[in-house]
Amino acid sequence: MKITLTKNAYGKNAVNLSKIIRHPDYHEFRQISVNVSLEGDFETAHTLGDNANILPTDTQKNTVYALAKDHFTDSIENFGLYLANHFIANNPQVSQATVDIVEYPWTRMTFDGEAHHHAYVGGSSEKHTTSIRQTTNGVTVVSGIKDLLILKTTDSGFEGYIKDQYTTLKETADRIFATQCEATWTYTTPDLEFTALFTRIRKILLKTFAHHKSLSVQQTLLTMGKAVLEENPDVSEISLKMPNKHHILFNLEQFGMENKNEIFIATDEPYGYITGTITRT
Ligand SMILES: O=c1[nH]c(=O)c2[nH]c(=O)[nH]c2[nH]1
Repeated sequence: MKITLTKNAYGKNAVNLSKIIRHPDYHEFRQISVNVSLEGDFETAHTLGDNANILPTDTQKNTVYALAKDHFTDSIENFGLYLANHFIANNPQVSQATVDIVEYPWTRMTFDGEAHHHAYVGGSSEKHTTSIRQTTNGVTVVSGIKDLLILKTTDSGFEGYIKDQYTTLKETADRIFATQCEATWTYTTPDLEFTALFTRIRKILLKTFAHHKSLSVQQTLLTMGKAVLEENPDVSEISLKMPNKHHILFNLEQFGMENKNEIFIATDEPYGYITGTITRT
C-alpha cells in the first residue's frame, strides 16, 4: 500500500488591513480581512522538506499590505483580482490562487443631514464578501453578503406540514420571520462595476424579503434568489443560507392573559437551517 499526499494548499489567513483613502473633501475608511491560499507544485516541500518552491506565507501577507497602497482603491473584488493575478503571474509553481476578502462596513457619522469629514460609526453585523479564484486558465469571482440580520413581524406563516406522533408545532398564518442571511453569487465575468452591483443585489434581497407573502422560509429563499437572477444578467448562480431565528409565542394563558401575537421568546438554539442554490437553466 502506498500512502500519498493527494491535495494540498497553503497561505495566510486573517490579514487584517485598514486603509484611509484621502479624498479632497472627506476621508474614506475601509477595513478588510484577507485570506490567501495557493495551490501548485509544492509536493517536495511535504515529502522532502525542500522549500525551493515555497513563497512564504509571511511574504504573502506583506504582499497584501504592499499592493493595497496602489491597488485597493475601489471594490474588494478588484483588489482581490489584482492580488490573485499577482501570485499567479509571478510564481510559475502556483497553479491556483484563491483570495477571500471580507469587508467590515464603516459609515461616516451624519449630523443634520451632513456626513462628517473623517468620523465613522462602526458597522452592523453585516459584511460584504468576495472570493477570487485564479488559475492559469482564468478567473472566477464569487461575491456575497453575510451576517445580514433581517426580520419581519408579519406576512409569514407555516402551515400544512407533516404531522406525526412527535409533532407539537402549531400551524400559524402569522409569525415572526427572522434570519441571519448569507448569500453568495457567481459573476459571469471579472469586468464589472462590482460596488454598484453589490448595492443593487443587496437591495433586491431586502426588498424581496420584505414584500414576499411567505408560506415558508424555503419559499422566500427561492423567491429572493430568483429575483436576483432575473434582475442581474451578470449573475449566473446564487446560494442562500437562511437560519430560522425562531421567535416562539410565549404562553400568557398561564397568567390568565391573552397573547395576541405580541410576546415571544427568542430562541438561538436549536434553529432551523434552510439553504438553497438557484441557477439559470
Ligand atoms: O419556514 C419553515 N420551514 C420549515 O421547514 C420549518 N420547520 C419548522 O419547524 N418551522 C419551519 N418553518
